[in-house]
Amino acid sequence: MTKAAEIELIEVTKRYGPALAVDAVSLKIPAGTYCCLLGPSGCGKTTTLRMIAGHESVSSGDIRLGPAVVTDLAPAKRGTAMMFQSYALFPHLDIVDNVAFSLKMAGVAKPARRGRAMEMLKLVQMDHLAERRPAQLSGGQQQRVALARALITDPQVLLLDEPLSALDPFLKIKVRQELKKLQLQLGISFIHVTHSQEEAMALSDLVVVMNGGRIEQAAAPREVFNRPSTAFVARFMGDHNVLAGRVSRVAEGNATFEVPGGASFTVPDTEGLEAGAPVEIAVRTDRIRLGDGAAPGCGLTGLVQNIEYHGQKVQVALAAPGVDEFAVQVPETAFFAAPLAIGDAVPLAWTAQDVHLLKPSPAA
Ligand SMILES: Nc1ncnc2c1ncn2[C@@H]1O[C@H](COP(=O)(O)OP(=O)(O)OP(=O)(O)O)[C@@H](O)[C@H]1O
Repeated sequence: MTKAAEIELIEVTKRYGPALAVDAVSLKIPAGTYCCLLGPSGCGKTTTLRMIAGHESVSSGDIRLGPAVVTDLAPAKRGTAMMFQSYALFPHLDIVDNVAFSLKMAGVAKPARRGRAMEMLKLVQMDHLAERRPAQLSGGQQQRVALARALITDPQVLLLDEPLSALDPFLKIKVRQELKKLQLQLGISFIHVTHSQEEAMALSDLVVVMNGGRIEQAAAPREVFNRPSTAFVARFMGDHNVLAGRVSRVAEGNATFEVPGGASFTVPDTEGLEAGAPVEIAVRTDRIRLGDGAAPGCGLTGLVQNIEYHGQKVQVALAAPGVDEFAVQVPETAFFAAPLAIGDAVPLAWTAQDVHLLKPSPAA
């Protein structure tokens, strides 16, 4: 039985010539964690995953798995296994032999390796199709085979490179649930690369948001969503308005924040703000009240630019002086009780507790 192990990246850097793909990333992933590396294209998440797998060398820094430093070990010697985005199944081998392949390479005799492969196929509910070839399987089925093939080596950590990206939206949600169930059942860590904040929030114990080769924030999904550390994280996670402005006054645990258009409101001064300092704040789009006679010091007036019906919610986009974009999510019933039209001027209100102060980005 595999023992789950903690994984640690210590100042891990990857350079391709002059380009810095991953920049001194340090991260601890406790044993038995579902971790998603999340970020836009080019942020360095695949390179980070490939360095953990040993498919990419490290320019500097170290990778530790349990007590062992694995930085310079071959992929098969690390205790990790990787499931590739394309599944990379051998078309000429049947499913059992595909799954058994790494045991064949390790010199395990045929009956033993095929027996073990059948156990793995049972684990992913694919034992009934064991005699087929990859081309005779659907995308979702091929993916389960690829999972079985990665798990046959008893890894302490399973690495998944965008495992859901080739699946249709319905299958994506089904396979996502199966991945989570499997991770809980095996008790090992899964490290899963994704572009999708929804996928990361649904699956993860630990979300690692990357930008420009650095970690912007690594925390539980609820923390990342409710307390995004930077404007980048707030925008990438979505459902937040980011406002840039400056502090005009600080008094008794509160500060006054001014946007360039002249509106000002109170923000909680949890970080020791100084008057005159440039600051960015975030306010969740569902925490804003529309059409409320805004309490002084807590709001803006916006002009409705666009209205989108999203089912349970209606998304209203507004323009306000000195504010780039501003969106409000209104529950469906509340919206249609007092509908708005494009061009309406509407007061926007929120409480100071719903204002979250952002820090400068480490990638800046
Ligand atoms: N073999 C390579 N040679 C040169 N540059 C590379 C190489 N591989 C990656 N890069 C660069 O390193 C940076 C990080 O790439 P990486 O693939 O890790 O990003 P990513 O976040 O996984 O993006 P995507 O979501 O598009 O896969 C990018 O700027 C990329 O162009």
